[in-house]
Amino acid sequence: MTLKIAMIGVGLIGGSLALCFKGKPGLTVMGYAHLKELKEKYIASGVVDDATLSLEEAVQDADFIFLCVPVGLLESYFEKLSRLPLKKGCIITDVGSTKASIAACAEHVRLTDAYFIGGHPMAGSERAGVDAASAVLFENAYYVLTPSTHVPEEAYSRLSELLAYTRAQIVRVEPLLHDDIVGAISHLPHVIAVALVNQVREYNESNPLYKMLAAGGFRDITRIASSDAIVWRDILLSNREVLLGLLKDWNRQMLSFTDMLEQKNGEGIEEAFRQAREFRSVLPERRKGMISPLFDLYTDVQDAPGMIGKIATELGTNDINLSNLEIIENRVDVPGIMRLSFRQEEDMERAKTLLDALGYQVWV
Ligand SMILES: NC(=O)C1=CN([C@@H]2O[C@H](COP(=O)(O)OP(=O)(O)OC[C@H]3O[C@@H](n4cnc5c(N)ncnc54)[C@H](O)[C@@H]3O)[C@@H](O)[C@H]2O)C=CC1
Ligand SMILES: O=C(O)C(=O)Cc1ccc(O)cc1
Repeated sequence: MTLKIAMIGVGLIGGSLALCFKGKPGLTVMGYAHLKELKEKYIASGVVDDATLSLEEAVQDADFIFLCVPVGLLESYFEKLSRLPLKKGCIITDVGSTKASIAACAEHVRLTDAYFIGGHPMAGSERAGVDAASAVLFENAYYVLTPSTHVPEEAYSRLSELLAYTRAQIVRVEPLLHDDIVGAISHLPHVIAVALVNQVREYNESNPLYKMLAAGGFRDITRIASSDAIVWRDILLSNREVLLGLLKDWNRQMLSFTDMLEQKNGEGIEEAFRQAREFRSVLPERRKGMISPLFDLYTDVQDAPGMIGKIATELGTNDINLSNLEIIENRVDVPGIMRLSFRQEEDMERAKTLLDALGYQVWV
């Protein structure tokens, strides 16, 4: 028996899920595209077995339907699905970064013969589109499911079993609690990153030295400011109430720094850094998830011609998959620090052993 999986929206997340399922025994993946050029792209990129421009055809006889579109489109697609003939027992799920609004929609739109279970794979990146899709995106990450009380355990188990192909860890959370927590650890940081980049962008208009000197650290904490504008417009508007509360608290934090600076309160500043460092040190380090999807390795490199090429070649020759390479500090005549980023922990460990053996000083 073959299980049909319909992916509505085949971008970063839909495409990555499709890659987890495609080619697995007994699974077939059908992509729905709203534009002709996307249909062709989905097929050509090989992430789906087939694609169609017809929503009805995409979901016909499907055992699982994944809604992988921006959050603002979820409700309209959910309503469209409720009016289409679906296979008895079909499971509809989504991957939206907010869960309360789609859960509320599922409460008032009646589904006949199908079940809705909200979902949120808590890993991703600042990239968008099917070209950024990866079969290993969710490995080791948490994958939140928010089933309502009407959903039978049997349906929840079927979806959990399918999601085992992502190698993510399933966790069950109430939709409202999900939005509170994810608002604080993901949505607020995205707002802060964008605001910070825009603040510096404005200063840079009168003096381009800002851009020139904005090296490692600034790039690090603002990576997520490059995230997709439409996807994030929808997430922020959907979690508006929670974010308004979080921004009030954030403003209080900023005021506290303003106050400490005005009062020249060195002790207060020290204490703020100490408390933050202590809490950060107990965050799960190696779990892939929001805001840290890569395994990083650091090495000292002399500022000499050919250094970067030499290291990259050694890794390539040894079949070690490098995701990103960056010089995060490089001054004339002073050793620089190179950061090598890997998607797989195993690649990072192998690179460490290799570079150690070649005499480089490497640390994690
Ligand atoms: N970007 C991330 O890291 C994460 C995103 N999410 C959620 O996943 C969902 C999808 O986001 P991404 O994959 O990042 O975005 P994306 O932009 O890579 O993919 C969105 C897909 O939806 C399609 N689409 C756009 N308008 C459409 C329409 N009217 N009808 C049908 N399809 C349409 C696009 O063509 C694209 O294939 C969002 O709800 C987002 O909140 C969840 C976890 C992580
Ligand atoms: O790129 C990052 O670090 C992210 O934070 C990715 C991300 C974006 C949206 C989500 O709902 C979950 C994860």
